[in-house]
Amino acid sequence: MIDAEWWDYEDEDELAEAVAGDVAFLIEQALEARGRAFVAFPGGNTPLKALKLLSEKKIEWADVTIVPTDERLVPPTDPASNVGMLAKLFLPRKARVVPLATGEKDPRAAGLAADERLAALAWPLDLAWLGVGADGHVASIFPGPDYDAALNGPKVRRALGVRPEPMPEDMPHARVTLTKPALVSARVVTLMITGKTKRKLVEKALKDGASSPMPIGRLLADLEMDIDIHWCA
Ligand SMILES: O=C1O[C@H](COP(=O)(O)O)[C@@H](O)[C@H](O)[C@H]1O
Repeated sequence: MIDAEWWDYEDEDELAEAVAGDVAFLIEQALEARGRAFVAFPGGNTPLKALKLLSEKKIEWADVTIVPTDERLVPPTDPASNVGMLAKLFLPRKARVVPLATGEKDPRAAGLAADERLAALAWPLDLAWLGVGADGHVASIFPGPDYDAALNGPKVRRALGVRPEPMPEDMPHARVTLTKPALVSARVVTLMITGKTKRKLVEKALKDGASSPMPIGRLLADLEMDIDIHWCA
């Protein structure tokens, strides 16, 4: 079993600063080792402050490729678009931001197109920075008809179109997600969550391991290295 190290912070500001600092350090390390960095950043609300702080760091952003961990099938101008948010922060810094969807309405087609785009990049990821949904989803790996393919598909399948079932009421969108094999093969995987409920959920997922009914549990059970979990109440 992997070791999960919990990092507890006083408040969201402290959490955001710490995560931005850690991620900047990992990017610098990759740049030093390989001359480029390839990272996946989460969407949703939790990482927003940290992403903003990170975008203000003095880094050779032109050598950094960023992909969202997952995308909702909405236009990039929609507030629900993960790549829209990343593009706003990191394109002005000259980073390369690779979308997982480019206007497709059908998740299957979007997933296949994303997979083709991603095949041209230098895998593995240097970092998979992940969030967790209140229902236990990670990236956009949800229970539903695509669940098994997202968890257990072939390693070469890095992106997949997904129709969550049941559809989350607050974000009722089909999606594209990086698959579990693509995420767990990252050189570093890190988790950022807030709130006592999500902490309990992740603790339970870690305890249940491969038999976890939650996507986050299934992903954590497959990690081959220890993980830092950044949290504040
Ligand atoms: O839908 C999504 O949700 C998760 C969790 O978001 P949060 O705002 O509750 O932290 C996120 O990690 C994922 O990237 C996003 O698309």
